[in-house]
This record gives sequence, structure tokens and C-alpha cells, in this order.
Amino acid sequence: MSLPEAFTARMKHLLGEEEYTDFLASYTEARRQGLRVNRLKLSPQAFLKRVDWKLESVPWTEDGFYYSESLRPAKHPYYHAGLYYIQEPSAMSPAAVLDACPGERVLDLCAAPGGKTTQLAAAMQGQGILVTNDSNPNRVKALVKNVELYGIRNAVVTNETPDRLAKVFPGYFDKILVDAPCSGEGMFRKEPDMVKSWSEAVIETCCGMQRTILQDAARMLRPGGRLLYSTCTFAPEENERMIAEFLMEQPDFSIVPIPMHEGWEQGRPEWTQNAEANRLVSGTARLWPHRISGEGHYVALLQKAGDKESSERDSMILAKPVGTKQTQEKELADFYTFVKETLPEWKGLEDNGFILTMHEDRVFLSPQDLPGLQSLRLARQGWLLGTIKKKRFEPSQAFAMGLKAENAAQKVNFAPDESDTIRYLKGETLMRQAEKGWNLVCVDGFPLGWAKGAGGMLKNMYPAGWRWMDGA
Ligand SMILES: C[S@@+](CC[C@H](N)C(=O)[O-])C[C@H]1O[C@@H](n2cnc3c(N)ncnc32)[C@H](O)[C@@H]1O
Repeated sequence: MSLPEAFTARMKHLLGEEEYTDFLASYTEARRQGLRVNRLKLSPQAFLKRVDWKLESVPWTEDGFYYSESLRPAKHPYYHAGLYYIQEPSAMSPAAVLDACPGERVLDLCAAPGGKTTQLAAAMQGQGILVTNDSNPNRVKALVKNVELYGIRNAVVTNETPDRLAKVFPGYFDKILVDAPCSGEGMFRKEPDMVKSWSEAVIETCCGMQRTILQDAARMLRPGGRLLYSTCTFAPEENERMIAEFLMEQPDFSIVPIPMHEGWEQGRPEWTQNAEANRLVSGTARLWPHRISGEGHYVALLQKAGDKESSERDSMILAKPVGTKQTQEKELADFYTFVKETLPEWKGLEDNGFILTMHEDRVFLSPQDLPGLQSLRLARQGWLLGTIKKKRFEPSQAFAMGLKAENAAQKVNFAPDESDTIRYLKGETLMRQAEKGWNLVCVDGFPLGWAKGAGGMLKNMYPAGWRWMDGA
């Protein structure tokens, strides 16, 4: 791989001759591929029992595994059932360190396409509120798809600037992940295109964005809350120096030292330009491609002073959920009929943490305890259950993916190696006996989507944008 001269000169200067040689040698080695089991669907142990794949544990997260080049896990029906997310192993470290818990209010501020969002959501186990945001409207589409594919039920997806979010969520979150836009030096091996767009000017531009994003994130954190800052770059300007500068400006924040794993290295104080901050940044962590099996990453965990009790957030005016029109029982009659007939065992509507909301013709189950979100660009105001079309309720793909097979009265269960499984994922009509009406289609008991049974065939309701592509 041909690396920019200015980049290699910088790295040589930073690392010194000896370490630089090891660093450079890592570019001649194959990169490691990873997948992370979706604990919203099954435990890593249960997953390992289901597959005879050659997998090796990623040391910093118990649901992460390395797989070999030949495996192609995106070409397996389990991928379409959302049983795992394909993720670069080092990229599993930020959410693992932040350690989101069930019941918390969590923000993923720069979230698309959603790798870390799916990891945070799995840790939250459907309880609490996950606001997941990206400022780029195109990238938000991929984020929505991943939120839905992984069966995340407690997420609100926004397409906002951090500044506008901070006006709505002051002091609101227990935990915030800032996986910042960066110069991407740590991803050169994974995404060679990033090499072409690299320049020292890009580092400077990224620093500007990171500074603003961090300040806005700080406003949204409750006293005692934790903020995880990560990048996939080596440049100290975007890492140790960014954190040192932040700490100087925000005296109510301190570093929480990150527990180290084998091969991880402490942040390099000598790369900051601020003597006072020097000793602090050694509590942050660097993942280097020549020391671990993974790409380059930087991770810093920060805590805001105070505790939850001193926070004023619970006296914030918590508006009616999501500020659109309140659901009307009359409009929802067909939805309730659908639930009664199709999902008699589903208890989702009885969960106190959630409330039915509608936006235009769409029905959502939204987390409660949200401030009014009227001023925000919302991609999803909760779990999209479906659409009411001409007084008929049509369940969404997201609804299917967030259910369990046992919730459905009528279902069709395929084996992964059955030809109908792929035919279903390709969107084909299946000539197959099934109960009349809506059926939840599953593979090995994990939902894939909907189909409608009628006269010896299954009408395929798998969405066009989700379909299996040959050769892809
Ligand atoms: C490193 S990527 C995030 C990867 C993501 N966390 C994941 O795990 O899949 C950085 C993201 O920040 C977004 N971004 C850039 N500027 C932003 C801003 N000012 N506010 C929020 N997001 C921003 C980009 O669109 C990009 O999707």
C-alpha cells in the first residue's frame, strides 16, 4: 500500500525509528475481520452452538469474534435475521468501554451507519432510551436500516446537528458516545480510499468539527454522566490534544482511566502540548495495528462532576412523547385487531416505558420520558410498528425484526439451508401451504419478515431494499 509521504514522516517522527518499523510492517499484513453477536437476539454462547464457523474471541468484548476471510458471513440467512453485525474488531472497543446499561438514557451522537448503536442497544437490552443521531441525511438511512435489522425497539433516530440536539436535551443523558468524524488514518488498511483523501489540512478540519461536537455533547450530559470520545485516527491533534484541550475548557470533566487489554497502550501524554493535561491523558487508550489484531483507534472516557440526584433533568418538562399528534384509539382499531389476531402473546403494549404514537399514517411504539422533539428532524420516533393504509394496518419490517417467533400466532419457519429461505429473502412468492393472513417468517426461530398466506401460497412482504443480492 502506498502511503502519503507527509503521513509516514509524521508517524516516524511520533513513533521513533524502531516502533515506526513495526507500525509500517503492519500494512503488509492482512487485516482481521470481525463480527459481533446481537445479544438482543441471542447470547454469544448460544450463537456459537448454532454455527460451526471458525471464530476466535475479540479480547475486549465478549460478543465479538474474528472470522476468516473465506467465511462471508453477510451471505448467510442469519445475517438477514440480524443475529450479528459485521464490525472491524477495534471499532468494538468504544461501546464496550462506555458500558451502557438497561434503563439508561444514552446518546450516540455520530452514529451512522450504526455499528456502535447496535452494540449500545444490545447492552441496554431494550430498556431505557437510546437516541441515535447523524448529521448526514444519506448516512442516516443506513443507520435506520441497521436499527431495524438488529431489532432495536427503544431507539429514536435523529438527523441533526449536535447544537440543535443540545437545545432539546440539556443535561439529559447518562451516557454519550462521540465516535467523531476524523481523518481516518487508522482505517487505511481497511478502506484504502481514505489514503487518497488524507492530508494535514483534513486533520485540521476534523479538529474543528470534533471541538464543536464535544462541546455540544458536554451540554447534553447529566452531572455524573459519562462521555466516550473515540476516533479511528493516529493524529495526536485529534486525540490526546483534543481531549487535553477539552479538559482545560471544561473543568467539571475528568478522565476515567480505561482498563487496559493486552496490546492496548495508554494515551501518549508527551504528544499533548499542555503540561497540565499531560498526566491526565495517560488514562485514555490507543489501539495500534502493530500491537493488537485490529485497526487503529483512540478511546477516551470522561466523567462530568456531580451526581444524578443533583441533576435537574428529571424536572425538565417532559412533553407528550415526540410531539406529533397523540394516538387516537379510533384510528388504531385495525392495529389492535392485528395485534389480537396475529400477536396474541406479545406484551409490548403493556410496557410502561413505552407509549403508542402516530406520525401521519405511521404507528410507533416510542420511549416515554422524552422531551418534545417537534423541532428536530426525526428519522424514527421509536419502534416503527407499521402503517395504517385505508383503515388497514400493515405491519412494518421493523416490527417483524423486533419480535420473537413465539409472539406470533402464525409463522413459517425455514432452515438456513432450505431453498425457500433464499427465495424468500429474494422477494419471491413461495408456493407453500400456510395459515391465511399475516405470517411471521423465521429462520431457525428468528424473524426475517412478513408474508401473507393465501390459497397454497405465501405472498412475500420482504421489503425491496432489504433483498438478497446474488454475487454481492
Ligand atoms: C466515524 S463515523 C461514525 C461511525 C459509527 N459510529 C459506527 O459505529 O458505525 C462519523 C460519523 O459522524 C458523522 N458526522 C460528521 N459530522 C457530524 C456532526 N457535526 N454531528 C453529527 N455527526 C456528524 C458522519 O456523517 C459519520 O457518519
